Amino acid sequence: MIELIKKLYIIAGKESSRISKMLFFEVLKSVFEGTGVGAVMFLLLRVFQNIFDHRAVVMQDIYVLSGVALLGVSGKILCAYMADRNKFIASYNMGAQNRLYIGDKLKRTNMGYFGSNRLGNISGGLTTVIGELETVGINIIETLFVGVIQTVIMALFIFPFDAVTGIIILITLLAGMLSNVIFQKKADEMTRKLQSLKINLNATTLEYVKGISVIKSFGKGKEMIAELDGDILKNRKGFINVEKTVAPAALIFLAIFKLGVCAIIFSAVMRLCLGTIMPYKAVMLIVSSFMVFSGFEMAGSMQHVRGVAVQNLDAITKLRKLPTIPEGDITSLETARADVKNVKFSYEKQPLFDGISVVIPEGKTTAIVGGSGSGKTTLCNLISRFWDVDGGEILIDNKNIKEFKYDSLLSEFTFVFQDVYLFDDTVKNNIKFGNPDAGDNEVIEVAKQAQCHDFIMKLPQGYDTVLQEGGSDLSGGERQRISIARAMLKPSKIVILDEATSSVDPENEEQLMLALNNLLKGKTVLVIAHKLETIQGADQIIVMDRGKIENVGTHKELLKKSDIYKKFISQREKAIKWAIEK
Ligand SMILES: Nc1ncnc2c1ncn2[C@@H]1O[C@H](COP(=O)(O)OP(=O)(O)OP(=O)(O)O)[C@@H](O)[C@H]1O
Repeated sequence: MIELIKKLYIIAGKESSRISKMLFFEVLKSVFEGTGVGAVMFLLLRVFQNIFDHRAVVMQDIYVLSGVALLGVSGKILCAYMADRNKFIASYNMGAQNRLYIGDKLKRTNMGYFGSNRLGNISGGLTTVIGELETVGINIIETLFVGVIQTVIMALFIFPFDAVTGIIILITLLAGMLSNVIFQKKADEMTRKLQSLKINLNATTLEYVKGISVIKSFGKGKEMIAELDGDILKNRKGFINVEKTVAPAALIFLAIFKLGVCAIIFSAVMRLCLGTIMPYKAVMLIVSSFMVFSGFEMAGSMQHVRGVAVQNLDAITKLRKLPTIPEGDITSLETARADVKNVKFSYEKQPLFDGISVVIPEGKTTAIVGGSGSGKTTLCNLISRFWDVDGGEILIDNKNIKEFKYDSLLSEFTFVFQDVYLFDDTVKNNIKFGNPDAGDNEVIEVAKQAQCHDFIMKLPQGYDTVLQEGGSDLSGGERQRISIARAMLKPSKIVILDEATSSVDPENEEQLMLALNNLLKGKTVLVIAHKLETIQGADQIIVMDRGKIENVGTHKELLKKSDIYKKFISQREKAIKWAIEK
């Protein structure tokens, strides 16, 4: 239990004081409960004593003890309210704060992390695990804590009343704790396995749902369902195994307390028969034996889920400790020139760049061309620090990009990717994502320039139409144009385009290119281009070949000095000719 509470404090952050208040009120609640029960016992004892001795019942005693009992009950109710209030506020605040904290860390995590950790692990952590902590986790911790405290306090109240019973209670408590220690290790091991099975199932389900169109188109439904079924069956087996381990442990735990109750009753009856205690005291001890272990028994019934709470807390702590890339404190840049200097980079053990150097001039358009897998995307990802270089350095504004605050550096980049992601929000907000401070007129202006105003106006609620997740209710070209409008609105100095116009139909493409050119004027543009017009119009072209920078120059220069470029251009021209003839 102490381990659980310690783990809870690690992730509690600002809510630590509320957790402390919750625990404090739980202790106070148990004290009030003990006082109430103790008072009732003394009250009954006096009444029985008087009746037994054929004396009149002293009313003043009854008033005082009734008052104490009332105080105990009212205090208990008040403390229960305060404990619950602090518990609920702390658990939901903690959930939200941990999601935000982990979300923020994910933003500053090296992209390599996402490669080696399935999306399901991360999303499972952020949704299921934190969700479980919010709803059941904190209740488990509270019940375990209350169970132990309540029994200990009850034992303390009974001790002065009858030392023999007090000792029986303490022995029973120790035996219960011992059985707990013996079985807990095994149960924890099982729940750890179960937790990883749950996360795996989460990941497979997510993959299945996300890739449903690909699965269908390749007729792989049966194989994927088989994998999903396999994971579901493993989960079922895992749950049954946990129950098989925990059920006997819970039974032994319960049996110990029932034996404790029997021992109290037995000792009371024995002593009554021996004449060492009065009958009314024996009655009181027998009555109290049914109450004294109730808290601990309740805690025992939670043992099977205690492991889940520990696993959840560990999973959250692990996500909180995500390695983030180190950052500096520069928050702005004057010039947007990028210098790639002798950069070395490998994907895990797969070397890609072995000392490449190139200059991306400020305010100009640089096109990157090269065969598939030559390293175009990787170069852009290194310049924007999605990944960190293994050797050499990348300077922007003559400063190593590692010296910038990561958020500030990223705010100077606008990306237009081939895979467009739109949020489950209105069209207007999707565009405003590029600049939340932009006014409606600015949104409409960029939408017009990105050639999306007309189709937006045809949507049921125009700019206020809520898009389905990922913009799945729009065509690929429409999604891409909205993403271009969004990019246009972002006030950044550097723009990275990854074949941004590939899904735009020919009739809009010319206008879109014009709009893009107008808006990108003066910015440092890095475009991974396959279209001849984009390449020919660029101020500088970088030719990449299998992880090397083969050549750099203008279209005219490269036609003279680069065979790879010449071949690339002639392939493009052939492709266009083939398309026209077709
Ligand atoms: N996340 C990754 N993990 C491991 N290897 C990767 C990763 N991303 C890219 N690679 C490898 O690095 C090499 C360069 O990839 P990159 O995406 O930079 O090439 P590219 O020129 O942009 O290709 P394309 O034109 O096909 O998009 C490829 O061999 C690719 O397999």
